Amino acid sequence: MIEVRNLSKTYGHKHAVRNLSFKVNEGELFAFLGPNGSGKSTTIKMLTGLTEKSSGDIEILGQQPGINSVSLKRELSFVPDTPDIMGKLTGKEYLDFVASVYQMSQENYEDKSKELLELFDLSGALGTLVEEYSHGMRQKLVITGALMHEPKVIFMDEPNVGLDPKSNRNLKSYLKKYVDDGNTVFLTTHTLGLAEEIADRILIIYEGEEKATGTLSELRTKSGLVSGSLEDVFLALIGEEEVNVSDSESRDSIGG
Ligand SMILES: Nc1ncnc2c1ncn2[C@@H]1O[C@H](COP(=O)(O)OP(=O)(O)OP(=O)(O)O)[C@@H](O)[C@H]1O
Repeated sequence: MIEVRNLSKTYGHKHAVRNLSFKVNEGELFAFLGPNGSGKSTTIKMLTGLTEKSSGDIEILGQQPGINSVSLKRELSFVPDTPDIMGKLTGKEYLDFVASVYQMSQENYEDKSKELLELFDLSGALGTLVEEYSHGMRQKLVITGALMHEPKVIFMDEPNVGLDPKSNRNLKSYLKKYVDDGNTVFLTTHTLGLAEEIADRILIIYEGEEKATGTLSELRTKSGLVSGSLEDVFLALIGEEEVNVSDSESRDSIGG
């Protein structure tokens, strides 16, 4: 579904992404994890054709993403890390717009949007201007818009940020079923519990370079940990040491 070979991106002298190679299979939920500034959003933007790559190859469904790849874009969706949508539209107008871009039939649009709006408790807010939505409501509207045309591949950049517990749970169940039906999800998140719960495979990127890729159990082996959560494995792989809060507090309290 997704194949990336030696992908790199530089901004001036800054190497945001360096020589990244990986494959994501059909029916797989792939979590792309890394600390702040490690290159996750840059990678997603290159995969979705929103940012030019500096070098390397990308194939999605056998095609190269880019400004003119309309047939490919029909099969994809992207949930960006901030739900910046036109505030002067109502929720309904926004979804009407997205449905028209994807040329959805009226019947399909009504069925799918109803299902998703109910899933996210958003049906009652459809007539409200988006500028009056909370952050979480905007996020859910963007996710609804991204899922309703049933793309084969969906890219999600921190989709769970701002979601309440029920919406979060419903999103997880939806995505699990979505990949079970043969679709593919490429997801970034800092919520390692989410990735641990739903990801089939995980890639950890650090300072623009791949640190490790595999199932949680394969990553445990690579990190040298016999057991442990994804958080333990992640921190071990990127070589971060835990900050002992009580130690630093006691240093502060004695002025150290
Ligand atoms: N438009 C840009 N111009 C210059 N540098 C950029 C630009 N976008 C990103 N960068 C740099 O590229 C690096 C990777 O940024 P990116 O946004 O991909 O990180 P990220 O892993 O998504 O971070 P976060 O977890 O904080 O969202 C960072 O050092 C960032 O400062």
